[in-house]
Amino acid sequence: MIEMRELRKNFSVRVKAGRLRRQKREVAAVDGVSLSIARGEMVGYIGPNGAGKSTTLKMLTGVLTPTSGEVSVCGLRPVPQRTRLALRIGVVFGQRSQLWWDLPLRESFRLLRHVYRVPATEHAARLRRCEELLDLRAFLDTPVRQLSLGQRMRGELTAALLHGPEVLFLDEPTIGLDVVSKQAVRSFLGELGRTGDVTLVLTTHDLADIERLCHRLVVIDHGHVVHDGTIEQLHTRYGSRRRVVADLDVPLPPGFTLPGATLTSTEADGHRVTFTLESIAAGAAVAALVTAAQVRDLSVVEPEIEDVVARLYTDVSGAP
Ligand SMILES: Nc1ncnc2c1ncn2[C@@H]1O[C@H](COP(=O)(O)OP(=O)(O)OP(=O)(O)O)[C@@H](O)[C@H]1O
Repeated sequence: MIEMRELRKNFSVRVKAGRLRRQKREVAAVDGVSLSIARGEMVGYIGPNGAGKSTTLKMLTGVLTPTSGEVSVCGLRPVPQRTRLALRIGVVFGQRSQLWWDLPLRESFRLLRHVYRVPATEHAARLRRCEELLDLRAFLDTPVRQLSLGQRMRGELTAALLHGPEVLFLDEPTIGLDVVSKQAVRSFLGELGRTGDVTLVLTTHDLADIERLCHRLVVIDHGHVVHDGTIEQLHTRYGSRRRVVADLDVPLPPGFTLPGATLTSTEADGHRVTFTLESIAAGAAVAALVTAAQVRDLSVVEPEIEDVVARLYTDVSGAP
């Protein structure tokens, strides 16, 4: 559905060279990205600020011409076949709007039907579904400029979907939204993904979006892909460990060891201990602890994706 081969985008920037002089320099915003995304996949495309995410999305949607490499979306070349591509993709870019600011939301949707020449029945059915899943009814007659950010984002998502696109590109769809709107947007996208009809590529700085929605995670840094796989593979690659936290009636005897795990913290005078699991499964560690000690309460703590991604960014950027 989406193919990128050695895709590059260079920008020419002026940098200071001496007190007054400025020199032209080429910056590789996207530096040889090759990816294949199949129909129905939900892909999180993440990376630190300036990594090249938006530039990639702009090349995929025909906004920017690549410096070199190949790109195709729905079998079309995005820049030369931009008009045809527009009928097959939906785009939500946080800063730009598809809606008419002075018109009620409902009117924007009506106009979009004409722009995309969508048959009335198809349009009505899609709008009904979005109204329901995104809870739009309360503000359909409100002019767009009066909508809250969360309401507008729900409107933008609807606008992007009314022509029945095969691929949806979302750039930071939950940025700045309150918790309720975030949940609404996430569960809507999750529902969309479950049907498998739409291929979704999402950039975000909110890793909860990725955890909730995307099976595949592509991490880009300095224009290069530095990870392409599942979140679990990222955890494995970066050695994220599960932990077992136990509250004890009586502290562990001195010198106690749990083979395959390391005691990484002791609190409350030894009444709370945390073991980080290395080569032992959580079930086996729990069983061993319960047998050896008087355990009052016990929990297995999953590694945080935030931690792993932060470590990944630090690794590839060479930052401290
Ligand atoms: N029009 C432009 N002219 C010059 N440089 C640009 C232009 N657009 C982007 N860049 C540079 O290209 C690099 C990649 O930018 P891009 O916007 O793709 O990053 P990003 O991963 O989307 O970042 P963010 O998370 O901050 O949105 C950055 O170094 C940026 O400064």
